[in-house]
Amino acid sequence: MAVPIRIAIHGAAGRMGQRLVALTHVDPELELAAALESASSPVLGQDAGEIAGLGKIGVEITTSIPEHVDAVIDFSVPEGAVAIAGVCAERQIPLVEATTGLSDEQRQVILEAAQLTPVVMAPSMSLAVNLAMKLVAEAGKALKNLPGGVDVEIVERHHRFKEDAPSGTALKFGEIVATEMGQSEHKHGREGMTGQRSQSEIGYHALRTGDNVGEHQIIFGMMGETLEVYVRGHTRDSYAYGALAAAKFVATQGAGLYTMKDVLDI
Ligand SMILES: NC(=O)C1=CN([C@@H]2O[C@H](COP(=O)(O)OP(=O)(O)OC[C@H]3O[C@@H](n4cnc5c(N)ncnc54)[C@H](OP(=O)(O)O)[C@@H]3O)[C@@H](O)[C@H]2O)C=CC1
Ligand SMILES: O=C(O)C1=N[C@H](C(=O)O)C[C@H](O)C1
Repeated sequence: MAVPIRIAIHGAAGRMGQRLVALTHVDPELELAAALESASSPVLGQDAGEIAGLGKIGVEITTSIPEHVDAVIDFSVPEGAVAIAGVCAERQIPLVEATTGLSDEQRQVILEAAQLTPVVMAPSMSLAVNLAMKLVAEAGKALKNLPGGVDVEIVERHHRFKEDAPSGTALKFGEIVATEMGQSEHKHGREGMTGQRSQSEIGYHALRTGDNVGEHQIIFGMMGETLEVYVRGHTRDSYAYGALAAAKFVATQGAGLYTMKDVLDI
């Protein structure tokens, strides 16, 4: 049997981190080499499996990446993403970067790391979301010059604990639409006497309710009809499986920036 790929998970005690610990543990192609959290984490020293609801697996939550690791997966916070990208760049460890809400400066740090080590970066690791991105690009291309005009609005729904808005995925959908159709204005919500809607804008609406793991609705409103692309996560495993596929992919690449298109070959 082939030697398993050794994975370190950064943000291992979080909502995504726990699912990654669980799915890595049962994947014969993978080995959980490290479960990482920040130095101020209250769960340092605890067993990562116990936190993920698996029982003891013999991997303690720690702060540093051990010697032999084939890929790091980061689902943490923007500051954590920047810190782990620096370590991966310095030690030339392949990185899967999934954290959203990064500022332009923080994103730049990840891009610089990709000059030294392979990095897969994507706001959504889900197969369905990445396929929806292709469909949205196609729709934008086809509708670009429609005589009656097209209004594009993006609605996203997530759990009440989410800290960034709109979601990284919604922003990516907006970027794809703007690239195809040329809208220059990104408008976040509407209130008051806004005046008539301009077609040079893309509207974003971020809903936060309960334990929703993520839904995105991209609406192309026309005169006489509406096209909607709707993608809905049922469980966080839709992202976790994508992240593990990305880790297997990135572990064998040379330095550079990759996306889920590369991983999923779509
Ligand atoms: N690309 C994708 O497919 C997806 C991306 N995401 C993104 O992943 C990120 C994490 O999401 P989620 O798991 O729900 O969030 P959680 O808050 O549940 O998990 C984040 C984890 O990171 C830890 N953490 C906080 N600060 C640091 C740090 N400086 N260094 C290392 N670890 C740290 C947190 O610890 P503590 O609680 O002690 O602060 C927590 O355990 C978000 O940005 C989210 O948008 C989520 C799902 C899919
Ligand atoms: O925080 C989340 O949960 C999610 N975040 C990502 C985003 O901001 O796009 C991806 C997914 O929608 C879940």
